[in-house]
Amino acid sequence: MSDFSSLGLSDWLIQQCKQMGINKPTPVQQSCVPAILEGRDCMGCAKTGSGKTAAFVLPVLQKLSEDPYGIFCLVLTPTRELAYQIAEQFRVLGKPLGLRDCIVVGGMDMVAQALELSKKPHVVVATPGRLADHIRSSNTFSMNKIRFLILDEADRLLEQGCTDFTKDLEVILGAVPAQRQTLLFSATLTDTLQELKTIAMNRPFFWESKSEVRTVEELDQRYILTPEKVKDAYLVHLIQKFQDDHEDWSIMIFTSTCKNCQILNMMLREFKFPSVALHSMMKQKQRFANLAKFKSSVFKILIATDVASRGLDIPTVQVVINHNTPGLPKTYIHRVGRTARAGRNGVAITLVTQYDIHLVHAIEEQIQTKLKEFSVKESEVLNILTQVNVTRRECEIKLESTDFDEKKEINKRKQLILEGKDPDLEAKRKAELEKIRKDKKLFKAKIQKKQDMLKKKKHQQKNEIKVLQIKRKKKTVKANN
Ligand SMILES: Nc1ncnc2c1ncn2[C@@H]1O[C@H](COP(=O)(O)OP(=O)(O)OP(=O)(O)O)[C@@H](O)[C@H]1O
Repeated sequence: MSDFSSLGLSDWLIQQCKQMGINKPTPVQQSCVPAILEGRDCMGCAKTGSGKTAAFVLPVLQKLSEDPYGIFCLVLTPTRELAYQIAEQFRVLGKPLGLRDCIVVGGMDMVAQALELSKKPHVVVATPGRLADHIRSSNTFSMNKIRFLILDEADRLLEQGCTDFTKDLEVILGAVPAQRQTLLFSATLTDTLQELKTIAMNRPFFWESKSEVRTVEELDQRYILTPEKVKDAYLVHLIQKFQDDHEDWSIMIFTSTCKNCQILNMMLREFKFPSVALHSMMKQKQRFANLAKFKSSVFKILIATDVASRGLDIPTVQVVINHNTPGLPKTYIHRVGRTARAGRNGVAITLVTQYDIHLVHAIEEQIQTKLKEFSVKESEVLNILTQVNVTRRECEIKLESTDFDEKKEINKRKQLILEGKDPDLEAKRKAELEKIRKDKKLFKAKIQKKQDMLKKKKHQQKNEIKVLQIKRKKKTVKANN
């Protein structure tokens, strides 16, 4: 492996890397840094924890040092926590430059952000929704001179998932110059490659790590087959076991909904585990506070939704537990990638019910690895089953007495209003669409039934003709005899 100087980086940057314990470039850095320094667009697809952030931060800082001005670089990323993490890397590596950055994310004071933006920071790190809001509502800053546009977790930014960024991206792409370098990074770029190619057009350099296996070697990937009702008991048992055996390990637990995240956190607290939650229905300040508590190992357990599945770099995380089997292989890849980062070891355990087995097969096919069973003493799990399920029920009742569901409804309405839609009209439209969908389904079923009947009739007729033909044949044979 070559060193950083052979990649064309300046001494001051190499010194900064050394201070961070970064001595030799990782493969993604080795391949992408020279291409970016050459002025090419770049798409980098490398495994989780392989140093993709520095692969774009380093060349941008080098170019910024040659021609410093603001706003020089815009980084877009799907989550607020990730925006802070990326800005921190820019700040640490860019310290000798006196780098000024500005973080533009939802849930934080918009006026303060507008003021910072007007001061022409060198680097803006943003989530698309809030930045698009600023572009729509303010003329105190301009991005028409940016040299670099970076999409971190690029496939997530472009996919149309539950949070759809496409409208905001359109606004942002309209505000940045066509003459720029575009850099796209993720551990799972291949699915959205075509769309990405339309954004990066300047002799794009595409780099993908060669290995077939899409997760890192250092990761021990396991599953536990469990009935739905016993899942929580397995979870409590696993946490207890890891806490007893490895006091200093941190554990990340992923679950599918905000409500379940909240309930699981309440439940683990009842069992006196040091846990905190992270999901999108929490106030942003609380989200940051909880993440900070987890990062500093004051609380060793973080229960999160997929808002934390991408990009977060927390070296102490030794275990990832999937409380639900992810519906998409790429969600699995990002979730389990929160451990075994930068060459460290880690364990990922997925709780699988009998209804999720097809999902596990899809995951195994994508990652080209078979998950191994994690052996557990079932009797120990069954011993705590009743206590765990009763505690869960108590927590559910407690949560129901708060306005959690109501808040969810309000949040949904707020989001629609922000998108310029009327929540009542939207509900009506949804109901109508649902009705059309149902009618369509009924119609299809009716047609299918008719077709089946016709097929049956045809088949019967064919059989009858055959019988007649045989009878006739027999008759003629008889008559001939
Ligand atoms: N050349 C290097 N040598 C050693 N450590 C490195 C090197 N480059 C980066 N790191 C460290 O590796 C860790 C993971 O890097 P980073 O967060 O950039 O991973 P990533 O590839 O973006 O992962 P993800 O796909 O999960 O976002 C960080 O703590 C970072 O400081």
